[in-house]
Amino acid sequence: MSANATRVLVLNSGSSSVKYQLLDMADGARLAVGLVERIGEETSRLAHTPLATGGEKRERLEPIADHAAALGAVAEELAADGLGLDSPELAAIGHRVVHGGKKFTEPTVVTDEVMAEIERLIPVAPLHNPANITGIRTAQALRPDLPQVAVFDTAFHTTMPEAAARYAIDVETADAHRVRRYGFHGTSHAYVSRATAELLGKDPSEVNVIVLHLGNGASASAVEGGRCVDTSMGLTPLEGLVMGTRSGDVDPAVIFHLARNAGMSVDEIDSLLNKKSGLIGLCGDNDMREIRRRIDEGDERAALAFDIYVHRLKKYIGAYYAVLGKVDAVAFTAGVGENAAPVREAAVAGLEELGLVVDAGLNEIRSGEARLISPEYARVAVAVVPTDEELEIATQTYALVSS
Ligand SMILES: Nc1ncnc2c1ncn2[C@@H]1O[C@H](COP(=O)(O)OP(=O)(O)O)[C@@H](O)[C@H]1O
Ligand SMILES: CC(=O)OP(=O)(O)O
Ligand SMILES: [Mg+2]
Repeated sequence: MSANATRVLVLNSGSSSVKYQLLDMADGARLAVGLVERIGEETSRLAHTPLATGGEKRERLEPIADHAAALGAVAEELAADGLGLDSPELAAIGHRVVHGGKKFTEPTVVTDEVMAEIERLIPVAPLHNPANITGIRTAQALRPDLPQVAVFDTAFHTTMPEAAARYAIDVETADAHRVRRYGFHGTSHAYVSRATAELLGKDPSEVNVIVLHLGNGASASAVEGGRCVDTSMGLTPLEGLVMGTRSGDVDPAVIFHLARNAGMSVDEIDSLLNKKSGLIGLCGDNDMREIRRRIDEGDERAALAFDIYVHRLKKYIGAYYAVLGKVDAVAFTAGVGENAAPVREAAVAGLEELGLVVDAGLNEIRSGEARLISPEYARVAVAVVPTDEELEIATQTYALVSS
């Protein structure tokens, strides 16, 4: 790596989207950010902002068939601003990889063996790992000389004790099929738990934090002195909280019941629980903004969906309070956590005895900064802490390739 190669391109490939950022790690500057969404549909959209040149946000509205085409379009947009992938200043490309199983506890330079392992995990992350693999392959084809670094969603959770990571099912069957709780969104939980400690003016090793990552996918984690000790997602990103389109926790017998009595196939039930449940299944909308708007108009289905969402969230706050014993902070993050004041208010309502209080005025303040929303007298800090998975992936990627 040449001494002036200080840039990292980060690709966060989701099931139907790619988020990307180009950063210069010499000074942390964001040179370009963008998003390709609705990949595979007629209405795909690419939005690209070349921050380095001070240029305006550009949009491309055209069908983008797959992830490879999406990355091709991203490469074109970057090149149009003189930030192309052929730049000698590029040190590495960092990739979010959702499922790393038990094996990957650290960011890892992608080799053939690493690729084979990510492929082996497709059955337990069918929506995510194939997109991540395409992202890596496409980037490799464009820059075969550069290190491709995989940063795993599961890595931060590999510190979970067996008591939290194991399901109470037959051990031989579980081990033979690698059935255990892996947890996801780890890059965000790691970043936000650290940023929360910083907000409190403490070292991460000194604080216990409950992190609530509430995006389209949502998960909670219990972080003790900087180490994850429990998290709400499990074998796959389906377990736990109510999400945009995913059910989160259900009695597993719901699946047998539907298979036996509703004549549904396993694939149909999989699709029901992953894509047609959660907020969208409950009320037809998965966007919290739209749900709040409907509630303001008196819509009862939207109100019930909101209540179910918050009820589950509150149960996890209580559970992780018990797991940690002592809690210094509860941190809300991601799209819903950072923006939806009513969710934060309702999730903490009635928990004064646990030391959890939200100040209504502070909760309403809009800001992109990490901030406290609890009053000064509260025993437990409640905070809004914006996540930055791309920055965290870039930081880990650069640390690995420059060491
Ligand atoms: N201003 C807002 N108020 C309430 N909810 C919001 C707001 N902005 C975004 N959201 C919620 O955040 C979700 C997206 O969160 P995000 O973290 O970007 O998800 P993902 O990374 O999974 O795509 C949206 O579906 C919506 O529910
Ligand atoms: C793992 C997961 O649920 O990711 P996302 O929220 O990006 O769908
Ligand atoms: Mg996300």
